Amino acid sequence: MPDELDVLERHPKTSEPGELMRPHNMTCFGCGPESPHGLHLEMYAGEGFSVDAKMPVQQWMEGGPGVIHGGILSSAFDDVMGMTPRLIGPAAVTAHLQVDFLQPIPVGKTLHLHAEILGKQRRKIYVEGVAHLGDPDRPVARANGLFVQIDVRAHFADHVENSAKAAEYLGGKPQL
Ligand SMILES: CCCCCCCCCC(=O)SCCNC(=O)CCNC(=O)[C@H](O)C(C)(C)COP(=O)(O)OP(=O)(O)OC[C@H]1O[C@@H](n2cnc3c(N)ncnc32)[C@H](O)[C@@H]1OP(=O)(O)O
Repeated sequence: MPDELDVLERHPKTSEPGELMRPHNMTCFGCGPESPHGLHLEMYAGEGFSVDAKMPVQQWMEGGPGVIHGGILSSAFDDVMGMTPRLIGPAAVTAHLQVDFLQPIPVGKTLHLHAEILGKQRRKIYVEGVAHLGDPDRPVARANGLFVQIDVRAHFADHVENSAKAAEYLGGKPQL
């Protein structure tokens, strides 16, 4: 992370601490309630510049016998960490994501995910994530990511017709 950082301020219209946050997109693999095969994460704004979510580790998420698949864990981090930019302004997309897998994460447990903005420079937002199974002092995974703020309409303009929600988006619904 660079030394010279911008001052962070919560966006006046962002969710209050404890409030459920709006999904990235109704069919987002991470947080979309209408995603047919998604994680269906519900994200809550935290204090400061943080977001929290809980994810029951289900059988279909298995990688090695009885434990979560690393890609599922990475996806969960990506989505929760990717929600933090909303606390300060425009949406951002993942440019870089690094995950440390510290402990096997068993099927049947509930994974607690916490993401927090470490700093921002221009459009770059540096975010860390941590996951535990109920005891915050015993993390089972950590992540670091760089998210780059975008102009949402311009960024998705060439792709929105492929969305499961294309009819709504192209009809001008103001979600994107
Ligand atoms: C409705 C909202 C939806 C939000 C969805 C969030 C879902 C959850 C998160 C995701 O899964 S997002 C999906 C996965 N990510 C992508 O598809 C992003 C694909 N990459 C891109 O579209 C572009 O590379 C990107 C927008 C990230 C950057 O391109 P730009 O042309 O806009 O910016 P530019 O390349 O000028 O980079 C801006 C700054 O970021 C820096 N940067 C960009 N990529 C980097 C990288 N990989 N590593 C380090 N730095 C990077 C770059 O050096 C520069 O730094 P400076 O401000 O210091 O000049």
